Amino acid sequence: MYHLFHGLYEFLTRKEEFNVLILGLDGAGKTTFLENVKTQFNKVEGIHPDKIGPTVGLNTGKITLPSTILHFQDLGGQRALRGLWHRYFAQCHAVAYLIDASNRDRLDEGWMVFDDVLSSPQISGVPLLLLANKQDAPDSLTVEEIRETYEDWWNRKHQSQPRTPLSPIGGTGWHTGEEERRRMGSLDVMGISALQGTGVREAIDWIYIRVQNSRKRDEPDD
Ligand SMILES: Nc1nc2c(ncn2[C@@H]2O[C@H](COP(=O)(O)OP(=O)(O)OP(=O)(O)O)[C@@H](O)[C@H]2O)c(=O)[nH]1
Ligand SMILES: [Mg+2]
Repeated sequence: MYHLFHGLYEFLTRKEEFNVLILGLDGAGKTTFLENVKTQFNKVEGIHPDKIGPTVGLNTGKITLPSTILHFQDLGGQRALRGLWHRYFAQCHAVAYLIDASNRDRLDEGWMVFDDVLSSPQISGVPLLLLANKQDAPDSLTVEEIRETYEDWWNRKHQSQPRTPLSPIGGTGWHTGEEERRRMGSLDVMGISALQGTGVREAIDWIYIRVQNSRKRDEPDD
C-alpha cells in the first residue's frame, strides 16, 4: 500500500525539466544574468557580480518553478569557445541570447553570431528570447533601438550577399535567410539589467510560459 501511495505522490508532484541555453558574445553579461536568476529564484544567493570572471567552458544553474525545473547552461562567449555551442543545441528547450546594449562597437559582431544561432536547424522551433542587457548603463540602446539595429544589420547583410555560408556554429551547407526572416518577424526582445536584476523575472516568466506551450504542442493528440 505504501508503494502505491508513494508512487501516486511521486506522479502528482513530479516536475517537468527543461534546458535553457544562455548565449551571447563574451562580456554580454550571461553569467551575471545566470547568477542573478539564482539569487532571485533560489534560497542560496548566486555569485556576486564582482566575483564573476570570463567563462571558460560553461556554468550551470537550476531553478524550481511550479511543476517545472529549468536547467540553465551559460556557455563561454569568447570567439574560440563559440564553436562548442552547437553541442548543446539538440538538448535545449529554449535559448536566451544576450546582447550588450551599451556597446555599439560590438553590435555587428553580436548580430552575426545571433544570426548563426537563428539559422541553426537544431534551434528551429525552439523558443528564443533576445535580451538587451545593461539597460542600467547611461548610453544603453533601448529595446526598440536594439531591434532596429538588428533589422538594419540583417538588411545590409542580405543586400550584399543573398546566399551566405552557414556559420561555424550551424554546421555545413548554405541557407537563404528564410528561417531568419520568419523568426525575425516574431522575435521577442526584452530589456534587462542583469547587474541590477531588473527585467530578469519577466524574462524567466517568458521562458517558463514558452517551454510549457511548446511542450504542449509537441504532445501527440489522443
Ligand atoms: N552595467 C552593467 N554591466 C553589466 C551588466 N551585466 C553584466 N555586466 C558587466 O559586464 C561584464 C561581463 O559580464 P559577464 O557576466 O562576465 O559576461 P559573459 O557574457 O558571461 O562573458 P563570457 O563569460 O566571457 O562569455 C562584467 O563586468 C559585468 O559586471 C548589466 O546589466 N549592466
Ligand atoms: Mg560568462
